[in-house]
Amino acid sequence: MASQEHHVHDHQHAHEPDHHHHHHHHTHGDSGTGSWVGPDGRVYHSHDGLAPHSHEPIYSPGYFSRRAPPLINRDFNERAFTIGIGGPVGTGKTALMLALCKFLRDKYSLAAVTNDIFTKEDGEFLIKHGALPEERIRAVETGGCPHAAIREDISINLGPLEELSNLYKADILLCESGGDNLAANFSRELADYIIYIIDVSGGDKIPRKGGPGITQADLLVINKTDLAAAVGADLQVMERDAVRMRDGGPFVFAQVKNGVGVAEIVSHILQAWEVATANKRR
Ligand SMILES: Nc1nc2c(ncn2[C@@H]2O[C@H](COP(=O)(O)OP(=O)(O)OP(=O)(O)O)[C@@H](O)[C@H]2O)c(=O)[nH]1
Repeated sequence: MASQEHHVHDHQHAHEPDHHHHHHHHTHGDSGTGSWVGPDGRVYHSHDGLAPHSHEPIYSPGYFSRRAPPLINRDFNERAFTIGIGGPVGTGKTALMLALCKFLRDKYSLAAVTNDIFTKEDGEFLIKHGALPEERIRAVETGGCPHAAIREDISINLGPLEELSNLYKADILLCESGGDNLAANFSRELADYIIYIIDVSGGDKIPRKGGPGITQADLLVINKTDLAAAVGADLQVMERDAVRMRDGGPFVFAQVKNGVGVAEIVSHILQAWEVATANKRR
């Protein structure tokens, strides 16, 4: 696949032609200014020299088949295969982080970075529950805009991820976004595999509302199916809408807290990891 193809996708991100260099140091103030017109006609810019994006309105909920593909020139020695976990507030992102750590930590070298707006609560939760040795977990406070830390200003996450990756020769890194609205999604420069997690408690209408996370995450998780009856959410409606909004892209029903669906989520992750890294351990 030509790297040019990275430029054509219809949501906020586009990649500058010369942009796929290693971003070892994130202190550049040089490329953070200026803007350019992307192949889709939108005006793009970058705040930190990474993660080009547009603030022009998005008129479509987006298409799974046209989502940004994984970067082809990623050097996993510089930063291990990175899984981004995003979704609205309280849907089970941290619970999924914990479940994934427990599932993968004996076979793979893992490290985790959590984002909260004003606290380090999610990182502390993972430490308290022994998800990983404490030194492999970093909590980042993003301030008011959690989406910026996964989309426009990713250096706040790349720094700790690269450091942990190198310190522990990580095979897989987990990056949890702060809870945000349906328009938030990870930049490809940050996440090699994007999981978006919603839950049933907001009702069965959520999947059809779309938004980049729901339509363009590599995997959609619909969590807390144990609560469906209590809120009157029809799982068949959620399934139908999820499949339709994602043009058949994968989704998993889960009860992360009860371990339901976690093995299936892990198998999606490992499949992507194997394709990207050719099964190479560090
Ligand atoms: N009933 C039920 N509750 C769950 C499930 N998974 C997580 N929870 C609960 O949902 C609440 C929120 O879970 P978290 O993992 O903290 O959600 P989060 O998305 O990380 O939340 P923020 O980081 O605050 O956005 C907690 O009380 C969890 O115990 C599930 O499968 N079923």
